[in-house]
Amino acid sequence: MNPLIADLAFSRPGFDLRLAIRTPATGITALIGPSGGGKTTLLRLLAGLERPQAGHIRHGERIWFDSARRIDLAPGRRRLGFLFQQAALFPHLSVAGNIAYGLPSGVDREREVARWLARLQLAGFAARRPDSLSGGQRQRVALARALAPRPSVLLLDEPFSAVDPDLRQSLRLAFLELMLEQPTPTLLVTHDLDDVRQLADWVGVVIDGGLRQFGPTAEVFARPVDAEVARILGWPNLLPVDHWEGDVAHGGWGRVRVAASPDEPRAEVIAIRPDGLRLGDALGLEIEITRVIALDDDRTLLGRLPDHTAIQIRLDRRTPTPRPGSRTRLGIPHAAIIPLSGRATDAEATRCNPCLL
Ligand SMILES: Nc1ncnc2c1ncn2[C@@H]1O[C@H](COP(=O)(O)OP(=O)(O)OP(=O)(O)O)[C@@H](O)[C@H]1O
Repeated sequence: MNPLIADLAFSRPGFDLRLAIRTPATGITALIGPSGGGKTTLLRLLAGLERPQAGHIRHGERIWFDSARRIDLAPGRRRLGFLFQQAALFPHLSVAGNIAYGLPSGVDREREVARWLARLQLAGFAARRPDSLSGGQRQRVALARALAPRPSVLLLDEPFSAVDPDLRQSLRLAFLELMLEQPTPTLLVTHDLDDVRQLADWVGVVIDGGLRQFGPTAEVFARPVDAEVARILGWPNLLPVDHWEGDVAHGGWGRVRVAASPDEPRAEVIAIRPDGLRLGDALGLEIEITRVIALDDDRTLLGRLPDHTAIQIRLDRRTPTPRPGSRTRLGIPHAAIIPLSGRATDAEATRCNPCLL
């Protein structure tokens, strides 16, 4: 297996993409980011469905596109598997016909289709037309159709978003099983952080036509490069910094000492992990508890700081559960803080005034 390497410049009215990416030779790479950032456009460029104005795309030794050398391989010659949001199955073909569609000649089609039907728990559906299937079944057929020709790279654009959440989970598991049996480097565009957490080995964050951050999933979640990426990754606590005094960050919410690295001493935002915070710390931030969410062993507190900034805290087993409405102080250890550049808000999203939580 080979890495997919692309360096692309593409413009359409109102949108510019300038993006270099090297997707690993194995595993699932999730592409996330705000709507309109260019994720789908990137997949379409890689697939050959849109043509970049300049750049190159290489898969191992094979050049798919090179503007300087006037190489532009047709989509069919890139050996890609696709699956887009609404599985576009061929409506006039049966389930079996759809799965067999891209199989190379010389393959025992009947056997291969039967194998895929069994794999995806679709035995008995071979003769059915797509319009007689449920959304989840259609997505399974579409997955089989994309993978049956053994593509060199798989491109998935929100493949699970059109199905109900419970079905989504079983589709994810089905997909992971397929990937174990037939490992295929995959680019997965999604807005669903559960897709990213559960499926992705790597994450690329696409914002404004550029790749803002790329890395192993755990690393990207733990160390977002700026406040916008942190927000996209679901970091709950982003506090705006009004000013710094030495290594102490000040804001309407209070002040906190930050062990900032010398190259980011004047970050505009501090992100606070919800874990490892200390309730009842006499030197901590003032906080009023607004709600306690207790699910199984997991207890999450929602609170607000003096300027009404909302804050989320996950309690460890030893800490007693405080009452909603009570006031206390919140100690924030250095390890829980990451200073970041960028804006903390979305003012609407992180403040609650009046607080309805
Ligand atoms: N067929 C098209 N014709 C013209 N403009 C388009 C077309 N498709 C997308 N765009 C524009 O190109 C930009 C990038 O869109 P793209 O669909 O790649 O973003 P995205 O990150 O995939 O968004 P989303 O998460 O909403 O799917 C946006 O400004 C969008 O409006």
